[in-house]
Amino acid sequence: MPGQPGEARSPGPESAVRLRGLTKTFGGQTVVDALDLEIGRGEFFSLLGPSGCGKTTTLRMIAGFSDPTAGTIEVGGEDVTSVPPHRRDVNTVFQSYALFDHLDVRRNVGFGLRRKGIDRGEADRRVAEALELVQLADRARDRPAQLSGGQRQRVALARAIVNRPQLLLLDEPLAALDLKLRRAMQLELKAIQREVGITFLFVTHDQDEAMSMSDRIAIMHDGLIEQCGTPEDVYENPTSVFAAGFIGTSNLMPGTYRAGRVHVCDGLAVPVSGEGLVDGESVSVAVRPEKIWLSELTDAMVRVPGRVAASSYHGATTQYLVDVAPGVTLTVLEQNLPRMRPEDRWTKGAQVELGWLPEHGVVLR
Ligand SMILES: Nc1ncnc2c1ncn2[C@@H]1O[C@H](COP(=O)(O)OP(=O)(O)OP(=O)(O)O)[C@@H](O)[C@H]1O
Repeated sequence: MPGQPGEARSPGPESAVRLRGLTKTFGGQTVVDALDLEIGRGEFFSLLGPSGCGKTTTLRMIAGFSDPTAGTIEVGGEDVTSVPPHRRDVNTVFQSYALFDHLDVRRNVGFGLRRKGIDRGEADRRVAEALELVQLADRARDRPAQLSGGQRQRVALARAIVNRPQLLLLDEPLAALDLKLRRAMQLELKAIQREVGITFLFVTHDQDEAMSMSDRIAIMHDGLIEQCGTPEDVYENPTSVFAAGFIGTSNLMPGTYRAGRVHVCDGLAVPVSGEGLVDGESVSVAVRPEKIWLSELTDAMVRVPGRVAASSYHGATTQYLVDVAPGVTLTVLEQNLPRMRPEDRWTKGAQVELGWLPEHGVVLR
């Protein structure tokens, strides 16, 4: 289904970014396909999608580094489609820090301010404030080479926010950091964004990253927005098979809808809410692994018998693969609760009954 921007939260007339029919083709290949998108002021918005789906190309057009083939770009209500990059009220943070090695941290951060003709005292004050914000006030006299990867990226961030642009574009800025530092930086980045109130448009292929930081996420696929909404919305209510599979893990059971059930195969017909469906339609039922219960089932649940094909212990959780029909295996994720003993876990070959609440079986066309 094409994007439904603004569905989860309408940015209104005061939008920070408005894209209309934004299109880019390279040698006849359309990599960004008539994108319509509105981002509200102060939003932390992520474009999430696999490599090659057109995220960076979209960002480059908004920054002004690449001309759209068609469509318009507004920033803060102003049409900037033909405005050169340095005249747009937009800054970009890249994956590579792009710092000047021969300048110290303070000068790297203040570089753009001096070029804009801001007087020395005011520039020094703003640089100090930006460095305070990214917690690098004590490293102001260091050269980039003396800093860690995470610290360098914080310098790049300070440089990008020091002149308080309306919009900050971030293209996989944490990709070069190791996992632990990356998680820490995600929290910091979100806190900084809240504090400065600048609209962030963040590009990533990492769903955890997008989920943990964003007010809204647009899932991109082949140059199109598949779905747009809050993290909770896109996770709980995916509207396409691609979206369901790209964010988190989803069990997909393809089948044919008939009389309130999706017939997956002989012996497996899953009751669903049939709203808007017609008999004979090909659909898939998607159920998240953590929404499936293996014990304490209730009458309100959809119940399916199965046989455990594999079980793996992950510390906080145990993951089971359960065969429910020939060729249909569901993944189930169970919390290892304090009261559970090792012998309570199911082992390979066990006959089980799976259950989930009807509303957790999402029907996808
Ligand atoms: N200058 C260019 N000339 C030709 N093709 C290009 C150019 N820039 C990008 N492309 C193509 O456009 C498509 C989208 O690329 P883009 O970099 O926007 O994707 P992406 O979603 O940001 O992926 P990644 O996460 O790998 O950066 C790719 O198929 C890419 O090869």
